[in-house]
Amino acid sequence: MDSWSNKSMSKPRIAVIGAGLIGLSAAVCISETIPTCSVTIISDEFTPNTTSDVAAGMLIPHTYPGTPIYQQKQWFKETFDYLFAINNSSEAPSAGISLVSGWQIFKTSSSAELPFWSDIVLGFRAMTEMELKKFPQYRFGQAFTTLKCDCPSYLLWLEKRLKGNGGEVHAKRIANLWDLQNNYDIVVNCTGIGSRQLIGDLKIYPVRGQVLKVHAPWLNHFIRDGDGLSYIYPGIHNVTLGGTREKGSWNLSPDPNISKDIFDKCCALEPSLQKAQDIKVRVGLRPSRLAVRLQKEILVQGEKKLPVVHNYGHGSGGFSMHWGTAKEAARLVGECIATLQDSLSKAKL
Ligand SMILES: Cc1cc2nc3c(=O)[nH]c(=O)nc-3n(C[C@H](O)[C@H](O)[C@H](O)COP(=O)(O)OP(=O)(O)OC[C@H]3O[C@@H](n4cnc5c(N)ncnc54)[C@H](O)[C@@H]3O)c2cc1C
Ligand SMILES: O=C([O-])CC(=O)C(=O)O
Repeated sequence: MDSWSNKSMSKPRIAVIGAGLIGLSAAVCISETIPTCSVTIISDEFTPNTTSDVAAGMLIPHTYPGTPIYQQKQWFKETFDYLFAINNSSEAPSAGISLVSGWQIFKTSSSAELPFWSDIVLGFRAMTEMELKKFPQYRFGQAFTTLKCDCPSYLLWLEKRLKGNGGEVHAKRIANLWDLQNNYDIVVNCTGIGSRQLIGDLKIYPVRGQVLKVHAPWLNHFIRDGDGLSYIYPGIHNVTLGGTREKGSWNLSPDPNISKDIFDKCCALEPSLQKAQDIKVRVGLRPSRLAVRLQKEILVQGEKKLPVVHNYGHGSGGFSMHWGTAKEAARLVGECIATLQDSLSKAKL
């Protein structure tokens, strides 16, 4: 008889590790799709101190080379549709969700392939000559409307929603997933870059990003250089100016030279930013991996088992993909529950 058969499965106990965007969205999705289970988030950091708080929160996907495109497209569409519905409801301001239109610009037209997400965002089209006149250094551009999350507001809103569904939240660092075996039936691992240490996944690595959060309320259009190294993203409470991508760097200290460089590059794109005020610097480590890891694993010690659902490695695209991956994580948790119930009923025979 293994440990599953000792446990009552009338209310499966789910522990979600991590309270960034991926842990919170998975916990909410599980609590709503499987209301018979109890959901507890365990995390060492919470908003406003997670990588997810640093992000710009734009729904503009990056491509994961190791994840099939149809899968990425499905995750993005599910995320876009879900946030668009929130945007169209009275919840939009408290959830920190807004629609934003703007331009992605390129110095050469050959570098601008039609992205896989062009028919999911709204009104995707080539920029007109008139629009391009604003950017004399650029040859080509894409105009579209997408969604933006105000990250700390959205994280708080998700946490409130989880608690409203009866979920609990505990502050604790987990050194070993197996330590949860006594108190939980299933663990969902949403520790982002923490997975490197927690489960020894050497395929995940940091891509350091430094951004400025500034007050410039007159801006309402986004501008993104297609190289991903300069962007201006207006949100509900501030404008995010970016950005940097330093592969392999674990340094969380802001670099004043990089801040100046970001500011100068963004002012070159949008000169009115010279008047921006209340400039704050933030640094985050993107949890990057060739492919998002979204799969079941059964940990075994002797006769005891602990099913784990991994959901981490969202790199530069957590906001763009999170609801799609949360739905898949909830589906995998459902499969684990079915297996546990099956083994319980077999043990009773
Ligand atoms: C500068 C920057 C800009 C970005 N802009 C965008 C954007 O515009 N659009 C977009 O889609 N994405 C963007 N991203 C990417 C996005 O931020 C990430 O994909 C996303 O935040 C990852 O979320 P996460 O929950 O996996 O990680 P995190 O937010 O890092 O959360 C991980 C959680 O796990 C906890 N944890 C880790 N280890 C343990 C442990 N051992 N025990 C307990 N708890 C643990 C941590 O405390 C934390 O709560 C950006 C990222 C950066 C850095
Ligand atoms: O690239 C962007 O536009 C924003 C982003 O996702 C990041 O900096 O990781």
